[in-house]
Amino acid sequence: MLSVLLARARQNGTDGWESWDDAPDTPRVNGTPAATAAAVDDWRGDVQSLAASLRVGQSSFGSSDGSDWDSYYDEEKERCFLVGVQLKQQRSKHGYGVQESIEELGRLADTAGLEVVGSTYQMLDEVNPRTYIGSGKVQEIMSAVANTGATTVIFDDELSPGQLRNLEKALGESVRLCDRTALILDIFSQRAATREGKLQVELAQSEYQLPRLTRMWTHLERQSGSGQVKGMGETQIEVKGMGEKQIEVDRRLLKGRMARLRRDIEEVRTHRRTYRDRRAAAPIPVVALVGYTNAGKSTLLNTLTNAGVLAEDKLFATLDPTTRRVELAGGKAVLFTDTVGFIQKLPTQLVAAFRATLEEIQDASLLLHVVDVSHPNAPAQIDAVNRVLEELGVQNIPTLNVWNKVDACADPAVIRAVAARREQTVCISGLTGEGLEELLEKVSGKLQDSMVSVHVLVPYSQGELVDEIHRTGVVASAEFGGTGVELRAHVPLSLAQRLQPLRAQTAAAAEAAAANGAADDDEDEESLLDDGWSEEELALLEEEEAAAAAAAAGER
Ligand SMILES: Nc1nc2c(ncn2[C@@H]2O[C@H](COP(=O)(O)OP(=O)(O)OP(=O)(O)O)[C@@H](O)[C@H]2O)c(=O)[nH]1
Ligand SMILES: [Mg+2]
Repeated sequence: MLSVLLARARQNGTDGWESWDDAPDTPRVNGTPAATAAAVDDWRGDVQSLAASLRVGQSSFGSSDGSDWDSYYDEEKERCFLVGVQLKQQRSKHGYGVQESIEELGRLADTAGLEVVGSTYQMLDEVNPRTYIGSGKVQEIMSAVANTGATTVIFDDELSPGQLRNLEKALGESVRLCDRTALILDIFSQRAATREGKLQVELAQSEYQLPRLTRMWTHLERQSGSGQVKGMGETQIEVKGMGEKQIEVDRRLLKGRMARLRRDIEEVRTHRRTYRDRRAAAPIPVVALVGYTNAGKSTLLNTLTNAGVLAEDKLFATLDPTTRRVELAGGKAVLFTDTVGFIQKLPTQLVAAFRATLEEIQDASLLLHVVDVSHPNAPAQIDAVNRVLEELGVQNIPTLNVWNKVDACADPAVIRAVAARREQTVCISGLTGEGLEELLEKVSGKLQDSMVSVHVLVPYSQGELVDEIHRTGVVASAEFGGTGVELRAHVPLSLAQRLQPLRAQTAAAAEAAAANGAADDDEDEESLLDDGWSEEELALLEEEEAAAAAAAAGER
C-alpha cells in the first residue's frame, strides 16, 4: 500500500520499466560522444543553465544517460562510467531496481568528487564468474569509455579479486576499476573525522585490500599521478616490485598493520566505554536517530537542538555520532544521538567496522527510524535499514517510524493520512518543523512505556535522588513528610533498581509486617507487589535483569 502511495507521490517519473516484460534486454550504452559535444559547443551556456535549472531540488548527479553537459566540460574532475547488473531472480517487489541502484551509485560517485559521464547495465541469469558481466558488455564498455573520456569504471556490486583482475586486463592500463564497496570505503575515509572513525575505516579498507593485493599493486603503480578515488591504494605500504615473493612480504606487512589497527581501536573503545558507563550511571534515556543515508537525521537533530551538525544533500554526510540533550514537555531530559546512515549493499566490512560506533544504537532506549518519505525508493530503503538493524541485533529496541520530508511529497495530505492510520508512525518535516511537537510527545509516551512505576520515600539527605527522579522520570505525586519526600513516579529501570532500598511501605504492608513479627527483608515478589509493582513490571524487571546478565556474560 505504501509503495503505491509513494509511487503516486513521486514528483519526477523515474524508471523505464515496471515488469520483466517491459525490461529491455540489451540496454544501450549511454555516453556522450566527443563529436556531439564539440558540435554543441556554442550552445553550451544555454544547456548549462538549463541543466542547472533541471537540477533544482535534485542531486548534483544529473542524468544517468551521459547527457550531463555541465559535467562533460568539467576538466577538474575525474570522469567515471557506471556499470550495473540486475540478476533476474533478485528483482523483488520492494528491492532497488538496477537503474535506481545505478543512480544511487552516481550520487556516491558525486559525493566522492567524481564526475559521472555515463552508465550501462545488463540483466543476467547469473553473474559471469570471470568478468562479472558478459564479454559483449565488456566490449561495449570499452567503446563507451573511449567515447566519454572516462578514466574510471565503477561497478555497482562488489567484484571478486579475480573479476577485478580479469576486467582490468580486458579494459587496459589506462582505465581504473573500482566497485561500490571501494567507493563507499573511499567516501568514509574522506569523511571520517574522529580518531576512532579513521581507524575503523582504515581497518575496513585493509580488509578489502588484503585479498586484492596484487591488483592494488598495479593500481598503485599506475596511480603515481593524482586520482580522486584513492580507496584501494590508501594503505601506506611501499610497493617496490611485482614478484610473488614481494606480494607475500606485503601481505604480511598489511596483516601486521591490521593487527595494530585492531589494538588501537580497542584502546579508543575502552575510553569511550568508560564515558558511556558514566553516562549510564546518570540514566538519561538515549534516543537514537537511525535511517537510510540522506533521510534527514542530522537536519532533525539540528532543528530540535541547534546542534550545528553538518547536514547536506550528500550521501554519508554524517559518520561520527553526535549526542545532544533535548528537553521534553515537563522538563524531562533525553539524549538524542545522530548516527551514520545506512545504504543498500552496505559493505560487510563497514557494518563490522562501525559496530563499535553503533553501540550508541545498542544502548538506546528508543530508536527513531527516520525515513525520507518523499523518496521513490522509500520502502526499499526501509527494508535495507531494517536488515542492518537486525544484523546489529537491535531490532527489539522500541522504535518509532518517523516519516520525514513530508513537505517534499507531491501530496503531503495523503502521506499524513496514511501515517495517521499506522501505529508508531509520525509524519514530520525536519526542515520546516512540521510535526515535531507530536514527535516529541510520542517520544515521551514511548519512553514512559519503557519505564517502571515506583513508590518511594526518599530521605531529605538524598535530595539528589529526588532531582534525578524528576529529571529522568515522570512524577505522579510528591508529598513532603517528616523524614523525606514520598514519590510515586515512572522511572527508567536502572534507577528503579537503585531506588529499591527506599521503597515506601504502604499502610497494609506495614501492618502485615507487624503481624509477622518482623519486616521481611527478603526482596521477594510479594513484598514488591505490596509496594506497587505490577506483575507485568516484575516480569519486565526479571527479563531486563536476565538480559543484562546475559550481556555481561557475553562481554566477558
Ligand atoms: N524538503 C526537505 N528536505 C529535507 C528535510 N530534512 C532534510 N532534508 C534535506 O535532505 C538532505 C539530507 O539531510 P541530512 O540531515 O544531511 O540527512 P542525514 O540522514 O543526516 O544523512 P547522512 O548523514 O548522509 O546519513 C539535506 O539536503 C537536507 O536539507 C525535510 O524535512 N524536507
Ligand atoms: Mg547526517
